[in-house]
Amino acid sequence: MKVSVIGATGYTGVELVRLLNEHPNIELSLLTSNSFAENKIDEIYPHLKEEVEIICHKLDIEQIVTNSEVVFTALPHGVSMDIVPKLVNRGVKVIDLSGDYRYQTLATYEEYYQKHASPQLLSQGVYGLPELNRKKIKDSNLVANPGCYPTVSLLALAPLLKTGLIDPQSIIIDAKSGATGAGRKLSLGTHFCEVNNNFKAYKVGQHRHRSEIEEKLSIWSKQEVKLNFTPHLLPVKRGILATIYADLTDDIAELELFKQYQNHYQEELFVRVREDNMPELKYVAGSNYCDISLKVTDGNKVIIVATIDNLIKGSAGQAVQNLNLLAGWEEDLGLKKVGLYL
Ligand SMILES: NC(=O)C1=CN([C@@H]2O[C@H](COP(=O)(O)OP(=O)(O)OC[C@H]3O[C@@H](n4cnc5c(N)ncnc54)[C@H](OP(=O)(O)O)[C@@H]3O)[C@@H](O)[C@H]2O)C=CC1
Ligand SMILES: CC(=O)N[C@@H](CCC(=O)OP(=O)(O)O)C(=O)O
Repeated sequence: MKVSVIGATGYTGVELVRLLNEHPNIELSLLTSNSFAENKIDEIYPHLKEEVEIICHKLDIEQIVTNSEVVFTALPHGVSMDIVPKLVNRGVKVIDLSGDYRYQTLATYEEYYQKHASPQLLSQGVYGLPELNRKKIKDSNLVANPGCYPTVSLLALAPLLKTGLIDPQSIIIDAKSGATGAGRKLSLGTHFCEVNNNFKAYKVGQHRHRSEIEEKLSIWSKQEVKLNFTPHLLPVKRGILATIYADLTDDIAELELFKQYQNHYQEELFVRVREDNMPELKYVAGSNYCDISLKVTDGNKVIIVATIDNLIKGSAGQAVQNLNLLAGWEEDLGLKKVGLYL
């Protein structure tokens, strides 16, 4: 299958290039770049030398449509919404990594992001969290890959929320991300001297991912959910660890809760429920796994700890998992990777 990557020079874009290059059913067709047009991808990212030597071009919709069955748009939000309709309307399937098509409610998107340029496509966008939305993804022509914080938070909460075992209004998500989460573009906040040997909360109480998580939890629990969500920036490159607090609706033994998670995820290839260890970034970095563990305190409070690699399960890996679903292939094709412990 011929696939193209728009925005191949960003961190998620280059991770897609790496994963797709190793995917047995994929031919990498076109790569696009805004600032590095006419450079070979291995000149921009020298680790790709002798592996991928494709020239990056300025975006040409006609060329992309002619040469691709599926297109990944790894673009900033606000940019995707101008480009995606031009592909979808021409019959090309799109997996969009931005926030532009993740919401069901336009007003929420516009409150947290900006005015939407193609709101008519929101209803076509299928939320690309395979573990919770597999059937719809298979039949869609526009997959909205979830945000990195929402991926880890929703996977961690689904088994308890969907069974009514936690009070949806009691949720507190305390999440920490590595700096690649902010992308490759330069900014003072992710400058080495600002991030290294430091640790900080940011966008406290107002991060846009709070609204994405709230929307999905509200749909599942059939009530308007409001939660506390605080992201933090860690002085590491990859990985997100979320520590989530919630009130149980009854006194439930820890073992029972583990059973709930194991039942919920027993068929899942990329979710590991860990009774052995609390999740650590080291266990998932470089892999498409989400690791989850928990602890019950005082009989009626639960603390859930979950991790992902933001560039794999949090973006590019999940996007490839969605491609496998769209194409009707095994879901872990090209993704069977043990992480990088060191
Ligand atoms: N980083 C992460 O962990 C995650 C990111 N995401 C989302 O994925 C998307 C990509 O993120 P990320 O890879 O980190 O971002 P980067 O900033 O690293 O890369 C952005 C890419 O988009 C291209 N681009 C930027 N502006 C334009 C434009 N106006 N027209 C065409 N191309 C443009 C850039 O091209 P060039 O540099 O060549 O100019 C680059 O290839 C974003 O929406 C992000 O929110 C989602 C989950 C996790
Ligand atoms: C560390 C860091 O800056 N992380 C990013 C999240 C990246 C991501 O997943 O966001 P979207 O796909 O929704 O853009 C942030 O907080 O904005």
